[in-house]
Amino acid sequence: MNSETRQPPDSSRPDTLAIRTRNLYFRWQNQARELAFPDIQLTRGEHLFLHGPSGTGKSTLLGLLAGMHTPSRGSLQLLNQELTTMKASARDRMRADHMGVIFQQFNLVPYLSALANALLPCRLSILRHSRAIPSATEAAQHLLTQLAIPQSHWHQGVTRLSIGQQQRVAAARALIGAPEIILADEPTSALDTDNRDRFLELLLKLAERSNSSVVFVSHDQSLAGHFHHRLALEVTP
Ligand SMILES: Nc1ncnc2c1ncn2[C@@H]1O[C@H](COP(=O)(O)OP(=O)(O)OP(=O)(O)O)[C@@H](O)[C@H]1O
Repeated sequence: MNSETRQPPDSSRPDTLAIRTRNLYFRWQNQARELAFPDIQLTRGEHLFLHGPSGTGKSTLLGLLAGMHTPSRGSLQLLNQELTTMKASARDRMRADHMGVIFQQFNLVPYLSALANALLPCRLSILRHSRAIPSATEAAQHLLTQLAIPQSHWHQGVTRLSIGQQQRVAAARALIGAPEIILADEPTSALDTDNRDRFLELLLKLAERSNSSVVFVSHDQSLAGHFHHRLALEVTP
């Protein structure tokens, strides 16, 4: 079976692993050093806290999990499907259908409103659209409400929102349509302690409602207690 004819993952099965990696390595172009990653095994609904010194490859690992880079060696399964043998187009589809991603800089579309940003995954994925109930717009509005974005801001250009609000819009975009996997790369680094804790609790609470697994990168180890598992990346010799 080639990557274009794969069956969609049946993530409703109780034994579904959200993420399973084995002996994963990656080398950036023109870099002598190959990054080596510890194995990860995460059952659906479990959350992982990923930390380690700067330059150890945390963002690179999230990029691999998101299917944005191809490992040089090793196995990477998401929802029991091997990503390393998929074509780029199939990995893109996997990401659109099954993953929510929150970057450090949020990567919101600056000329779209908060609501339109939150709705984007439903425009890119029929599956996410079908899972956003009762409708995509109502699901987006519900998430924005839960994430404390005032209704008066929903139709405003997203750049007019505060950093904390933009970050919560990015969370709404990641959560809409109940993706099985949420990848978050230091999304709390721009926040003060109170807002950081509130944001994390909300993100995990909303993720739990859809039985999503969260992989969360942060330097702030005081957050680790919120997660089922923690993993430290170390400097590769
Ligand atoms: N686009 C790139 N091209 C070449 N090398 C890269 C690229 N991105 C990252 N690297 C290299 O890969 C290594 C790991 O970088 P990465 O950003 O994944 O680390 P990190 O642990 O997320 O760091 P930080 O905590 O500072 O964000 C570093 O040595 C870095 O220089």
